[in-house]
Amino acid sequence: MALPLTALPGADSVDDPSYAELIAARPSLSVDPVAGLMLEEVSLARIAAVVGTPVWVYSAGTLRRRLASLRAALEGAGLNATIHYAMKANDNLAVARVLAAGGAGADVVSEGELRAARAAGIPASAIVFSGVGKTERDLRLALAEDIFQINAESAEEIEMISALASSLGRVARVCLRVNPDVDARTHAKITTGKAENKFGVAIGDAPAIYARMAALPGIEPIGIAMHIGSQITAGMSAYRAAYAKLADLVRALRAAGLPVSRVDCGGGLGIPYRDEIAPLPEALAGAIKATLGDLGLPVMIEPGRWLAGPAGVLVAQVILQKGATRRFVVLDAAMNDLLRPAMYDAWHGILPVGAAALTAPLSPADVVGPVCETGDTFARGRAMPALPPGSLVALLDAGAYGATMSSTYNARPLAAEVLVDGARFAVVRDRQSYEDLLARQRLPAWLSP
Ligand SMILES: Cc1ncc(COP(=O)(O)O)c(C=O)c1O
Ligand SMILES: N[C@@H](CCCC[NH3+])C(=O)O
Repeated sequence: MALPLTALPGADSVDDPSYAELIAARPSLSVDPVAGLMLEEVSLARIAAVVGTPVWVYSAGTLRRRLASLRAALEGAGLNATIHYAMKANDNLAVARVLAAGGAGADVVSEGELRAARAAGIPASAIVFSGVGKTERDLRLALAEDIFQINAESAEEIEMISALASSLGRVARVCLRVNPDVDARTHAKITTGKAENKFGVAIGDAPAIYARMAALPGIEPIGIAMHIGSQITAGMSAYRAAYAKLADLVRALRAAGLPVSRVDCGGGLGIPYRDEIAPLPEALAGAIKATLGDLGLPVMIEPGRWLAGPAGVLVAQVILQKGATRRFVVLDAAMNDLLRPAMYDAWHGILPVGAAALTAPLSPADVVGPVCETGDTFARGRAMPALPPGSLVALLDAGAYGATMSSTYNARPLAAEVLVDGARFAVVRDRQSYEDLLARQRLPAWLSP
């Protein structure tokens, strides 16, 4: 029986959501009065005991539920749409497999992601290759696998694709990614659709480049792609502005007699990490329908964070608490594991895992990692209970851009990954060993001891 959330302490600091609010907003989380914080039907403390910490834990149910609700929103708006999961958010094979089994294709940006998508069972016919700098090797593999679509981002790349495809006797299906010069009002480091961002071709240049595409051998121009940024929470106006430009461009291309058979309308829906009001998939579907619906074309979307972010937590153990005047809770997870707070000043909910700690009195603490950088700080002045050494905490919404952005900085091995599915759990990536960490290094003969 789950513990009623009213048993948890109230609002934990002036602005932050309370523990009860954080849990209530995340359907895969609950509190067992004995086992503490649960993900689906599995105790996070049990996973930590079996697998060790830090450990990424993903909820298969959340992935399935979110994919289904996104699809329902698109279908509800009457759109003929396909969903291509952006592997960069989380390229774990088990995560991609759950989404593939639910009918998602993939959006990849490298040979590694293409290989991961295929290894997860995503058919080549459902894979899109995006990215501002695909290497010849990337493109060779994309052509050899005969993936569904390549999104080209420059006139120069189009010449490369044409030459390569022709030399291989293949025809590449290519969408041209245009940059609509629209401000999605997200973090400056993850906006992708402003003129000063490196992505796509200027929308004014698109008609000439598209016409060139149609004239080149080895290329079948199939449509237009657009992406305006990630973690978009500022409503639908930027999407509408961008998609209206996209629709105008498609009409102009058609008027010029050029074939356009699909549109790829990117721009990553945001998720509430703290208490942001993020637009719902229905709003996105409605914006697509309103602006692009009368073109009568199939549409594609490439969500990463919205599908995977809320499905994951990072479970860490407290190494120690220090400080008489300012309390620091030092975890065994660090910025090398979850980079988002250090890189974007991102806010992630942090919950104690133990049942007693979840209902204990709170006081402010800085929650930090052990890496030798001041930026290795997950939260400042966060209301936390007393957390003696060995206590566990869960950093929330870590399913996207968590493990994929990890490094081994400070010679810290990559953490293990676990998938929970109902009452089952399985390790889906082993923790990196210290032997692995050193395995690819060599001392030159003249330095050998
Ligand atoms: C082309 C493209 N597709 C998909 C994504 C995934 O974005 P998100 O994780 O916000 O859904 C991005 C990231 O911004 C992107 O640039
Ligand atoms: N890594 C970013 C998102 C980048 C989106 C990539 N197109 C984040 O964690 O918020």
